[in-house]
Amino acid sequence: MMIIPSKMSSSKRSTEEIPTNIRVAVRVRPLNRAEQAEKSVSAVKVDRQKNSIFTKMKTFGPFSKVYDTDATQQMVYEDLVAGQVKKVIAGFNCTVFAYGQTGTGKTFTMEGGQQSEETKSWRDDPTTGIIPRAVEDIFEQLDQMGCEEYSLRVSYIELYNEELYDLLAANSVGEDRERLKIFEDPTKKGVIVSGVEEVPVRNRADVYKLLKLGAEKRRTATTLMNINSSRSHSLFMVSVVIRENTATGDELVKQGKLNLVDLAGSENVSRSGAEGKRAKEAGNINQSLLTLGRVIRALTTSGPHVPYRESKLTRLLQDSLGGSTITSLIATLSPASSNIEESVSTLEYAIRAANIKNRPVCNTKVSRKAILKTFSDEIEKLRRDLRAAREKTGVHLSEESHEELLRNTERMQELEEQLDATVDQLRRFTEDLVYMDEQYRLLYERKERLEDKLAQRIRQIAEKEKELDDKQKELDIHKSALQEMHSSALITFSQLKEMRDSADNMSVDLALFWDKVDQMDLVAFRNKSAANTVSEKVAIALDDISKTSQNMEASSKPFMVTEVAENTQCTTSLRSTFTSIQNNIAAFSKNVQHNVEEDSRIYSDFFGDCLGAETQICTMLNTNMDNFKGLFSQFMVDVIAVTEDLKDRINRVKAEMNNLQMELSPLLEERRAAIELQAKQRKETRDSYVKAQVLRIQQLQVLVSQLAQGLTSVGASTADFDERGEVLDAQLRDDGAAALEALEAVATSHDDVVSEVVDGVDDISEKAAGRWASLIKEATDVAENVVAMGGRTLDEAKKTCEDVSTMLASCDEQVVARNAALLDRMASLEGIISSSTSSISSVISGAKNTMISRKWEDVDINQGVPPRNIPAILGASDMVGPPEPNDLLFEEKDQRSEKRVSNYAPRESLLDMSNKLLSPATIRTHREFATIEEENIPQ
Ligand SMILES: Nc1ncnc2c1ncn2[C@@H]1O[C@H](COP(=O)(O)OP(=O)(O)OP(=O)(O)O)[C@@H](O)[C@H]1O
Repeated sequence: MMIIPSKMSSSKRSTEEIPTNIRVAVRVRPLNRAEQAEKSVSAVKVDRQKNSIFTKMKTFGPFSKVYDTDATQQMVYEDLVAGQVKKVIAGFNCTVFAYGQTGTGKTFTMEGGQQSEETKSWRDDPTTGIIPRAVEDIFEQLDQMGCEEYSLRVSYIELYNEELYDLLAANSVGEDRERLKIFEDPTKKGVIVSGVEEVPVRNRADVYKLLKLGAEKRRTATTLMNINSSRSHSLFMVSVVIRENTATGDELVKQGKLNLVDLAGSENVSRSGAEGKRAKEAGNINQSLLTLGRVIRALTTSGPHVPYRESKLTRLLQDSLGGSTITSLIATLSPASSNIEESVSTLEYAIRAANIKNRPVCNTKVSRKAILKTFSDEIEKLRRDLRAAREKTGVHLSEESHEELLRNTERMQELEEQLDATVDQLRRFTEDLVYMDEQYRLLYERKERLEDKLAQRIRQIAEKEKELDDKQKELDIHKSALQEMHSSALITFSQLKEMRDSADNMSVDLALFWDKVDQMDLVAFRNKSAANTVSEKVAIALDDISKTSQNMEASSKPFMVTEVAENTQCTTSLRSTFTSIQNNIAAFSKNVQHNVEEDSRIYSDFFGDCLGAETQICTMLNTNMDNFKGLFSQFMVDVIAVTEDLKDRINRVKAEMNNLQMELSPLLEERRAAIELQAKQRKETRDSYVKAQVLRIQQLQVLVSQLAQGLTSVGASTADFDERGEVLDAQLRDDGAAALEALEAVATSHDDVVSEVVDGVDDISEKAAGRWASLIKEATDVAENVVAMGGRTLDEAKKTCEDVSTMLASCDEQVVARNAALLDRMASLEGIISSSTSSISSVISGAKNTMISRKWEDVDINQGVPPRNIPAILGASDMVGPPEPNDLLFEEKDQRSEKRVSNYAPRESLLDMSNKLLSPATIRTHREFATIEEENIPQ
């Protein structure tokens, strides 16, 4: 049974009803072969700008849309039907019907071209018509909305020779096929087509199968005008029931319907060549189209009566024309001049239809409870009416029904049919609910599976995160250790630098020291030369003295005594000079000794410093040896760079994991939230619904059994009913199996998707693990390199240390050797000086002795020197003690001062020279010598 519009939807409607003109479009097909052959020319012109059609007789328009011969099926669909599909899903009833002369493209527009066997989908075929596109679009829209609980049913009927046939019924072929009955809905809200199949469709393929089946059955006959001329009107109806779960846990059901009507061609019987049966067909076709025209005229001229009931076509389209449906009409035209009359007639028809106003109403969402109650009330009322009709008692009949039954005996039959239809509708509704419950169950199971997988995935991600965190911590520890090592290396470097600086300073000091040693050598050498020179000069002087003495002896004998005195004085002077020389030499030796000691001390200090520095360097180097591992700045830079790189890579891996999680989480979260919400709502309401449903079904069973009892009494009806029940049961079983199969396919595809996702995630995890392993390996390699580098550096440092030690040791040796050489030289210098001194002393004492002996001779022989002066002279000559100061010598001097002056002059110059040579001013320390200029050194 089919109710147009639906009882369910019409029972509760939105009150917002805005009058809207039905949309009318005109499509002109290309000239066909026959028209081309008869050289027919195009007699209509499409004005797209003005949406009008121009003919020689008149211009028609504007229409909602006009399509020229080059318009594609896609364009027509997008402009006229796509919007209506959205409205259907929103809960409106929509109708699209094609009207036009036979052979002008109504079926082409509605169903499409002849699909070849190879064409798998309408998507591949540009000639696909409105019906397959609309069905595909409905499925797509529902998918896009994420709608999981819905039910689609399709029915396909044809109106042939004013009789209605079900194109999807099993026995819908042949002359004896069942004729469908049409009657008014008792609620006065539409017409009911009793006994029509509303086949549940679960996927696109189901719809294509049904469409093909129905199209094949559709009666066609060859006429002269159109090889595949449709001799019937067809109505393809898709009903969409969507279940929504509200936040309060209520289940709301909304329903929308799409009626796609392909009218039979209007034709001129005489021109089409139809005869006999064909002529009758043409008459009936034209009759229903004429009524359609009258209905349209009445609707547009606000006539008092709209003759819907005069044809089954207008009864079927009642709600679509002037009712609450959103309606579009496509008027198809032939461009041929030979068809201009029919084209003008179609355009007039279309222009009138464009003035029809509908009041589209959205079917409100109704709760399951409310629908069941409506059915229950309806069935109860029908049962009551039927019982009253049968018993003809009128006791329990409502006054209205009783009167009606009395007036028309057919009314009883109608009531039975209505009851059948209502029970049928209830059955379908229950089936839909069961189907949607099953969808829900599958959904719930899928949600459970997804939740498990999600939890598992979240656990894995958490583990991975923990691993990453641990690795990060390890890295941080390594990093801080490396940083510490780096800073201690820097400190060590600065210490080393300081040590190197102090070593540099020491080597400068050492160089200075060696310079001074060299200078000392030079001074010693010069001292020695000076001493030699002095010795030579003393020798020369003594020689001179000797010569002078001899001369004196020879020339000055008479003055011997005086001479002896003079000589004694001279000897005394020489003695004091000698003493002074001795003192000076002693002072010089002391100075030299002091300087040597000082130098030794300086050297030993320096050596101590060197040793200290060496020890310090060694200690510091040893102390810092361990810290040396990998503590060079380049190494640190490398390590930090590697660490940063590792960090980056880890972050990238982390980011990948996060992305993965982010990709998965919202999807799963969204899915889980939606399912959880549904589950919660369902859990709360499910039990009560199940109870209510069980109760209702029990009630219905009771009702049905009561009805069955009642119908048994009707006799033949019961058998018929049972038979139909069996057929229905079989169909239901088949449908159930098909639905189960489809659901299993859906479940499998879902599982495939899930396993794909899981595989993807596993793949990513595997890649991440691989990448992580390679990173670890890289890090290990770098660490090993670093350690090896540290080892090498350590060895180098050790070697440097050893070199420094060796160098210092050799320095030490050199210093010791030089010191020894210096001491030797000093000793030899001392020896030379002392031997010079002693030779000078001996020369002087020899000279003195000579002079004394001569004096004695003088005294004894010539003058007779008083004996008291002899010990003094002896004492002086032997250096036993100093002579008496106020002795004879003064007297002698006073007495002979004039003469002596001229005689003693050479002795004066000798003494003066000796004094000069041996004065302390000329005997200096090596240090002082270091500053003496070459010219100041005495020659
Ligand atoms: N727009 C078009 N482009 C190309 N070919 C078209 C077009 N419209 C119709 N035809 C072709 O014209 C022929 C008749 O079309 P169709 O059967 O759809 O006409 P019809 O109006 O349904 O006729 P009838 O009322 O007799 O059933 C078909 O071969 C169809 O392929």
